[in-house]
Amino acid sequence: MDGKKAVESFTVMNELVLPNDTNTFGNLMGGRLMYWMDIAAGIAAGKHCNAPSMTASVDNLSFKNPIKLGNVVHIEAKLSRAFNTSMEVHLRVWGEDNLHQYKYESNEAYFTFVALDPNGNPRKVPQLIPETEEEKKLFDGALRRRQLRLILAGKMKPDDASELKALFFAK
Ligand SMILES: CCCCCCCCCCCCCCCC(=O)SCCNC(=O)CCNC(=O)[C@H](O)C(C)(C)COP(=O)(O)OP(=O)(O)OC[C@H]1O[C@@H](n2cnc3c(N)ncnc32)[C@H](O)[C@@H]1OP(=O)(O)O
Repeated sequence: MDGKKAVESFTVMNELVLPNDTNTFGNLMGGRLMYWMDIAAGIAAGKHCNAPSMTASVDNLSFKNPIKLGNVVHIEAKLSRAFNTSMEVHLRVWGEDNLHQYKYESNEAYFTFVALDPNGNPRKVPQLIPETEEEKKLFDGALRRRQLRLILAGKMKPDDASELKALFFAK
């Protein structure tokens, strides 16, 4: 299976924040944003593996700035690394005030997707080829993030997390 470039999964999604998307402060609800991020990440994963894929996990999400009613939500999603059957998708989110012409950072997150075969079982995905400096940095950090999330999910023993341990203990 040939590798695919990170840029091939690049996905941009724009949504307008309407009254039904907001809380009582007139800001976008966090849950609605996560829903849109999930879709953007799913599209990016689909572009990479050309197969249906499921959200396996979402890393910690923090909201830096609220996105206001009437503003545009701009989501960018791109694969940061592919493993065996799973893919890590990096997402960045901005709010855009088109009236006053400024853009503000809202949040950043990593979603993990697993590609499925027609029987619903995990299937192999192409490896990811990072090209830019930023893509290479995200690619390198992905192994650590994977080990941490698998430990937290009870799917890996801390003793086996060599990349993570290397962060804390000098060799
Ligand atoms: C045809 C073309 C289409 C084109 C494009 C279409 C675009 C279309 C856009 C759709 C946009 C909407 C996208 C929304 C998608 C949902 O919202 S899906 C709904 C929410 N998610 C779910 O319901 C998933 C429920 N969970 C499961 O089904 C299973 O646990 C999973 C995720 C398939 C994993 O299965 P499992 O039997 O536990 O698998 P296991 O063999 O242990 O591990 C398989 C892989 O999963 C990884 N994994 C397992 N658990 C975790 C975890 N907690 N954290 C991280 N990784 C994990 C493992 O590390 C392993 O990865 P690799 O080492 O192989 O790389």
